[in-house]
Amino acid sequence: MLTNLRIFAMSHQTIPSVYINNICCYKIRASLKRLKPHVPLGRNCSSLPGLIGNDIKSLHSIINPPIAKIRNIGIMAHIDAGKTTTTERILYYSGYTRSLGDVDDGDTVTDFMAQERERGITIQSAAVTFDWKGYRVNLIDTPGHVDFTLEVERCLRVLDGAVAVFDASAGVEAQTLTVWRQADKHNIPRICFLNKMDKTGASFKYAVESIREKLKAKPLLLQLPIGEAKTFKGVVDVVMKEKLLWNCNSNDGKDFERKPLLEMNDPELLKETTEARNALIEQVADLDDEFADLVLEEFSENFDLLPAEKLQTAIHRVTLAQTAVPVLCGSALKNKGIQPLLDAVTMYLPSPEERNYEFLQWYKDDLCALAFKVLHDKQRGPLVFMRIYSGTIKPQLAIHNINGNCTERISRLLLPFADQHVEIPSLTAGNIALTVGLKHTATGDTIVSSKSSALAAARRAEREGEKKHRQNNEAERLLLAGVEIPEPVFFCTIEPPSLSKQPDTLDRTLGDKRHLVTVEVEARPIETSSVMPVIEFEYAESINEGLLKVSQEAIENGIHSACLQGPLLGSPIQDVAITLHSLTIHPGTSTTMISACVSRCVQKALKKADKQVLEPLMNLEVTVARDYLSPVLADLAQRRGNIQEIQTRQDNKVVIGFVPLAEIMGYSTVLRTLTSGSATFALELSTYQAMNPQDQNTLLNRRSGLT
Ligand SMILES: Nc1nc2c(ncn2[C@@H]2O[C@H](COP(=O)(O)OP(=O)(O)OP(=O)(O)O)[C@@H](O)[C@H]2O)c(=O)[nH]1
Repeated sequence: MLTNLRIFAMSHQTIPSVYINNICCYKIRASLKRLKPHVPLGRNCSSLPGLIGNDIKSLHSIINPPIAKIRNIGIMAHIDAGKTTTTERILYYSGYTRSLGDVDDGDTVTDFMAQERERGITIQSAAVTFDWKGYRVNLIDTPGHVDFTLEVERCLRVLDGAVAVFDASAGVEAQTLTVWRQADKHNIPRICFLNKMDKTGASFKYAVESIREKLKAKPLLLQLPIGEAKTFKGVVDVVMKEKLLWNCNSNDGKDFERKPLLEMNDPELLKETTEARNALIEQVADLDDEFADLVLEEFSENFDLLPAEKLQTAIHRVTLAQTAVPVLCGSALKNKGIQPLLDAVTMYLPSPEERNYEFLQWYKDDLCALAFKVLHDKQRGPLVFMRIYSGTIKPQLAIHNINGNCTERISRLLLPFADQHVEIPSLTAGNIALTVGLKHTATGDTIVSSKSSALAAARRAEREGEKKHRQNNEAERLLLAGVEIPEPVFFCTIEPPSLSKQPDTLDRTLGDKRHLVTVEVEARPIETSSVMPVIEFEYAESINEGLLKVSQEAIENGIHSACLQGPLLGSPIQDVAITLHSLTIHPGTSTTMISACVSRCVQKALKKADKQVLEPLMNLEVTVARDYLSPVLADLAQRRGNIQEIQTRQDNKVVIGFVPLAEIMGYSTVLRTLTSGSATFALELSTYQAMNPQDQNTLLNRRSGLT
């Protein structure tokens, strides 16, 4: 657990009190004094990253490190592969936690939600910022459970690189395939970490082979294990030809020795490593022309003379181009192999400026950021995690939200450290910020400095003939950095198939004021092809225009609120036209009363109408090995599935069709069992379809407790 110590800087008035890690508190205090920050640090600040250890840097470089030194990474994996344990070790070795958290005891930093502790799985991802050997690493812990795929997608979008963690005894598992494909979709460079090398059944060779076979990726073996399962004690650094052994007497794995492999001490291991290094050089040369030229010109006679840095630089380029993936190994639980993994993150994964984000060229130096997560804090209200792509964010800054088409103000700016936050005066491109004060910003929203800045960027793009921004809708023409979020589907909708009319009157006296409204409304079904709820308003010609003008907003608010919660299952209504046939309002009646009267009247009309439950129908795509196609099809037939097409993709079959959402609950587990974990699937909302009367009755009876 993180232990904090509260210090009162009595002699220095600009820093009233600071919460800091007790790791080197006096050094922090002294350095802050000397640096005189432009903006006084707030009361409940945590320690400033970068001040931990012996480095004393300028405040600017601590808060805003050079962009080339930033790594925005995520850890992705199959459930239980060890993401959380690996993250905890990373935080510990980077100096951010003082003791090792244990997922099995439920006390880890990144799994901070109570629910996660109870269930032992990572649902909400937490962004964590720390420094490693002069690099700023923003680590976003992505969840791995298949039912929370959207969470994974949101996070992946803001990553510049990722570490894929594997259970070395299981190799590539079903969920690894899903997250790997998602990373492919977002073009995210990756490195692989074969975890659990200490576990019975762990096999480096098998896991590497499964990466090659199942992920169709080219593994670059940068390490070899020393021992396996019970005998696992360290790794060989193939690039450097060194062995890294973890001291058995050191419980936390902080101490390990790095020694060159020598003929007299390790002849076998040296031979194996030399072969692996030569193979690695050939492999990289095949993928990178610049490196190939170097090898051919200068080192073709003796690969041993090739400097490690040249090979490392070429591996970085190949990783960035995603033509191959570096592979490392270790055991997070037994504290082995994590420090070299961190070295590899900084060495091989790209900095933000190396990533080619298309929309950035249009924003230039203007602010463009993506809100990728919103947390709710009881005291501070919504906390919005943002990835800054360009420009600078400061506290008190007014920002424009393109998706919400609204402008609001950031009150405070924080650097995220799980549930600890460091208050800071500004943050620049490439960083992950945590903002306080934004009430209307949601996940996936694109944040810019102003509406005119967004329009200017869109115009620049249009001038350059960006075809995808030539749509009619202005909001869509603006350049979004955002995540595409599918429509929510976990609710039912109802529509009234028959017309129904309802008069009603509301007559109340509040204090000495009489509020009297009489309305007559009609509800009738309309045909639409929209997935989104459509509600139309109509007004009879006989309605007094002046009266309508002053009360129209209140009337439509009333209709909306009635349609939000319909009489069946409390679900929203869609595809309905509400006509107002008559309206009388007593002078002095408040707009709230008008809304309330209309709402009640519409509710009654809907109650009288015949109703039909619409259920979400999903587009389904299942990718499955040929051998397992039949059981998958048989199972889908039982789920009211409607197969449209079966395609062939490499060795796999891809089944494309529709299935009602209600039939697909728990499908991931069933599919895994049916196909021995070889299949993956993707779901998205297609449309809503009317349930047949029998299914509708069963559903309604079940909900009302009758069956
Ligand atoms: N033997 C062994 N067990 C490990 C290792 N790393 C993690 N584990 C165990 O594997 C289990 C899952 O570890 P987590 O770190 O929670 O895995 P996760 O990938 O974060 O899991 P989710 O949060 O559920 O997605 C726990 O019981 C860990 O103690 C390792 O290196 N070796």
